[in-house]
Amino acid sequence: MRERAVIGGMDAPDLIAPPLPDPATTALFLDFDGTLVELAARPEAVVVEDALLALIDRLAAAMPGRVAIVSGRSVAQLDGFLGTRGPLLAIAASHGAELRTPANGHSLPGRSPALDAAAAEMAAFATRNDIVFETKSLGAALHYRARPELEAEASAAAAQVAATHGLTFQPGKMMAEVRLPGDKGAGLRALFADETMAGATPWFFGDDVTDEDGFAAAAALGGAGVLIGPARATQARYRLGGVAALRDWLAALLEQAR
Ligand SMILES: O=P(O)(O)OC[C@H]1O[C@H](O[C@H]2O[C@H](CO)[C@@H](O)[C@H](O)[C@H]2O)[C@H](O)[C@@H](O)[C@@H]1O
Repeated sequence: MRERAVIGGMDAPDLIAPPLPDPATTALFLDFDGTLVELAARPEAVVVEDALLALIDRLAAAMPGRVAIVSGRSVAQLDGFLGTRGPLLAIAASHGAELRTPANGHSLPGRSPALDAAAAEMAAFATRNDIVFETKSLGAALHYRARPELEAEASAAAAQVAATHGLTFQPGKMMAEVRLPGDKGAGLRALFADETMAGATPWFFGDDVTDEDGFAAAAALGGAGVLIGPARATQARYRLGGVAALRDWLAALLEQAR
């Protein structure tokens, strides 16, 4: 029986844990922060344990060409965390605006003067308010995790900067970002078009609001979304309680592949 949870102020049925699909016909689209790795106090402080890297390696070997990372991080940032295995994986980065696959190489749109101007304004806001500023290939973010009372102000500032420079405003967990257009659903669809994905069923795993487009895209292609973390209103079909639960589920999937 499904449990019930209060989601967005309304009592709603909670989602069940995902069944284990057949790894031979499954494609995995994995968000990074809050999904593969636990959130940390600062963007650069996430811990990527050797056990996680080994798990990714085993998945990539068991499901060749059908393991993808779909992240708000840039490809450069993900490479920093994933090391030499990064270029071996399909990646949709920068919320879907940046793609890289082993077969097709790296598609990185140019960094516009508008983004540079926006980033400078975001950096100035961060300095004035003593919060963390993060610059990325195709975006810039204000992190107010250490000063949560600034959520409304930082979000309004980022939304204003985005509107001024014709960029996209992206809210996140304790973060407000401006970035180039794109979304994780488009990122999934682009990666799923690769011939290595032919005949597979896409599963998208994510924790944040930016992952909702990925859940919807996976479902539209005959697959499913899996929300990682506490219950909330979502387009995902299934839910796992957190990073550890996802890693356990992926390990069980690997057992199926043996
Ligand atoms: O799409 P994702 O892979 O989940 O990336 C989303 C954003 O993740 C990072 O910010 C989040 O994680 C930080 C480290 O744990 C945390 O400090 C922050 O509060 C979170 O919002 C990353 O810094 C962003 O660039 C990504 O867009």
